[in-house]
Amino acid sequence: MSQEQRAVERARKAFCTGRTKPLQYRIDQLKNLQRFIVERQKEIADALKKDLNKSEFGTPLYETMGLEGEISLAVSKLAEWAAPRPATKNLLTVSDEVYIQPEPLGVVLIIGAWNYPWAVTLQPLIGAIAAGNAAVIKPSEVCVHTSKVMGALLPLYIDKEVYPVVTGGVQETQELLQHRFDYIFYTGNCTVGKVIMEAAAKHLTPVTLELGGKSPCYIDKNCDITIACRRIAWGKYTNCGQTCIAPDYILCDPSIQDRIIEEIKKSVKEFYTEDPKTCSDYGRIINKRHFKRVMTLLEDSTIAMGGQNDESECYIAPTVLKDVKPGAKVMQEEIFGPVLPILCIGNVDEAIDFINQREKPLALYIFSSDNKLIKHMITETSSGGVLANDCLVHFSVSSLPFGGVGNSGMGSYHGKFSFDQLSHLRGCLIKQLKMEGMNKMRYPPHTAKKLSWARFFILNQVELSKLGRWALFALLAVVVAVILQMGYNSRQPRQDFSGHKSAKISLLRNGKTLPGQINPNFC
Ligand SMILES: NC(=O)c1ccc[n+]([C@@H]2O[C@H](COP(=O)([O-])OP(=O)(O)OC[C@H]3O[C@@H](n4cnc5c(N)ncnc54)[C@H](O)[C@@H]3O)[C@@H](O)[C@H]2O)c1
Ligand SMILES: CCCCCCCCCC=O
Repeated sequence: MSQEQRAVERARKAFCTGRTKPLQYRIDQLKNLQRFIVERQKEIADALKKDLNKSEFGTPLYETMGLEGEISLAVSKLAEWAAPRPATKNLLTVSDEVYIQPEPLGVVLIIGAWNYPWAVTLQPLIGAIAAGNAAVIKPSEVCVHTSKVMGALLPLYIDKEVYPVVTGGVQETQELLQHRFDYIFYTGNCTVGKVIMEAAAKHLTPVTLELGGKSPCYIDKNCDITIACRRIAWGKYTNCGQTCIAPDYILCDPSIQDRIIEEIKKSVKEFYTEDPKTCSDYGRIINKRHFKRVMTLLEDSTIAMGGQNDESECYIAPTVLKDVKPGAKVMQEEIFGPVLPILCIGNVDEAIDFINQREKPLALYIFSSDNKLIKHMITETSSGGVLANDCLVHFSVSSLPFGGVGNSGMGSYHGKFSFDQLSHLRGCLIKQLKMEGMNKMRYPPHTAKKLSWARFFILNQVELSKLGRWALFALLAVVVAVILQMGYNSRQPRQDFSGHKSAKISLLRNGKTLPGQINPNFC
């Protein structure tokens, strides 16, 4: 039996014991994960230093601090998230129990990417644990050292039968994908995203695909260009540009292009010194294959800043390209490296057209002092997320769903969204075997008058919390009257209900208060 098959079977068996269901178990596992992150900070940072030259302070800031926050949130909110959620009733179900019960899905496969390997692998795991699932964890083989540490140390902290780690490469991932999972949560590129979805389709397994793409950055003339460029330089060159939501390219008026280049130069110097190669805060390209790929993207454009490189160290300096044409190599794929092309466009509407003619991005960045312009761009475009006057930080806001749309992915997570994404939200309705009179309107023989009653009782929604005491009392009186009348009517089938024509009550339909005039011309 392969390690993949063993892991899947163990996780399934453990899930079937039911031990992931109690909230206390989930909280204990989340706290163990928290302890892992705190106690193993050194091993985590050392591995990331070797994989991507991430710094001692950069690792907590970009990778583990967010995880700690998400775990604390899940621990403190779990009881609330997992509790039955009351649902709005219609008149027909007014006396029933109607609610949504989140329940675990089963065994989740989590496939991580290499660029923020802890953040993008453990963050879905937090959701999976909180929602009461088992999970098979597959870190990316591309971050060689991190993957080893994850495989060796994580099982010392969390239940290794319920949350096994499978290390290995493409072959191992493909072997895992042969098995049946209840959910697959994949982070990585669009091409492999399609492979994942195809494999999932064989078992009708639902998926979240956290993908990438080219995230545009529009700079309006009307903004503080110094501040904008500092924030953009940070968003672009952090992790050497290998960030799923890095601003991929700049769109701006030609009159501010040179200013932008100057300000980015200043910020790069401020962040990474004159010589970023020797700066501990400046990262490296993950491997030679990606180094060569990024270097090829420079070929047909003009370098305005940077361009220095060293293949032996996978080093590429922070680089800006100017007057880039839409047909240039750098504009044909997600850059995922420290190269920032600037494209000149006429105005905001041209920028909007440019964005809309391409695949929907994971992030859209807008820099402007004009709130109206920002709102206009938001209305006229689509992207996974949108951030005005800053970069990246929306990733750290747990109350915002994080995910793509169209080519940049499907599904979203973070905070409660992770819990919901990895739960089945089960609709529950519990009726009593009483009040049978109420049901006559839906039983054959069907008539126009019964239909009229059914329309009234089914289409009118009741939000009890919003109804005043008297309105509630009046509503119950109407319901009782209907039940009595129906009972009476079933004995005297041709009786007319026109006597109720004057009964009125304030009801809520589609959130609006409507005069729900009873006009029950049935029987
Ligand atoms: N949306 C997000 O949250 C997010 C976060 C990080 C990265 N990304 C995106 O991920 C991409 C970078 O990651 P990557 O794709 O290079 O990572 P990667 O090469 O590590 O691939 C990710 C996972 O897919 C598996 N895999 C690779 N090829 C496979 C195949 N042919 N069949 C089955 N499994 C396979 C790997 O084993 C790995 O575990 C970028 O596009 C980036 O934008 C997105
Ligand atoms: C403080 C800001 C944190 C930003 C972390 C970005 C992580 C992106 C993951 C995708 O690549």
